[in-house]
Amino acid sequence: MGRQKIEVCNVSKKFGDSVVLDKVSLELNGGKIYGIVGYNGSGKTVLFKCICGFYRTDKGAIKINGQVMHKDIDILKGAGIIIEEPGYIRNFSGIKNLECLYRICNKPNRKYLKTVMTKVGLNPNSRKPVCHYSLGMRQRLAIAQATMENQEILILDEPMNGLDKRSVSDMRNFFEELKEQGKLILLASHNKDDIELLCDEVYEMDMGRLSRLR
Ligand SMILES: Nc1ncnc2c1ncn2[C@@H]1O[C@H](COP(=O)(O)OP(=O)(O)OP(=O)(O)O)[C@@H](O)[C@H]1O
Repeated sequence: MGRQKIEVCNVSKKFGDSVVLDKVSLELNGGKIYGIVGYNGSGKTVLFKCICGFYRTDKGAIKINGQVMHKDIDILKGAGIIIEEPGYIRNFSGIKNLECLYRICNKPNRKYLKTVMTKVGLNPNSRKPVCHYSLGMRQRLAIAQATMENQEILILDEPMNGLDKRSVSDMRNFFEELKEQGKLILLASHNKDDIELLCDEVYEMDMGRLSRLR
């Protein structure tokens, strides 16, 4: 499969009278990690939802490998996505939840799921139900879920949420490994330090306007 490309071309979006995205442009390519920082409510999640095809833009276009969103395609396919906290079946273990989700599209490969769980630092043999997971464990499971189908595009809104310093550093290594495989990774974070080391390009969203920090 060729390198993935996402183009956000002069995109604007309003909710009522409030401008949430203001002429945002961005080009993303496979084999790189992109970070977006910004205050609460600055528009990061709305941009991610537009890229995924969950929201329509008012102006401008989003192209996925040259295909225009809501014209040539309806939704971003082939992507692992974390936007807001995923819902899990609370009394099932972590691996059982992944198996159920995986089964929607695929035949679960337990061995591969175990590898992914181990990569994110969860014990795949643990029978602990998800309702007893800590915030950080749930976040690790969300990262496992986003990556378990080996998707070429990863859209991760606050993937480091609730993770302690050591876990953040483990996840950095994991994301770097995925980048080396040529995957396109887009992250949002409130924490500049979290993504400073990891990202090839860093952008800031401020009241719907996107500017490049480096
Ligand atoms: N469905 C919606 N209807 C109306 N307003 C919305 C909707 N979704 C988001 N907004 C508004 O758009 C603005 C940007 O929200 P967004 O969730 O993108 O912020 P964010 O940068 O991701 O914030 P955070 O860092 O808190 O996650 C906010 O003012 C929010 O209230």
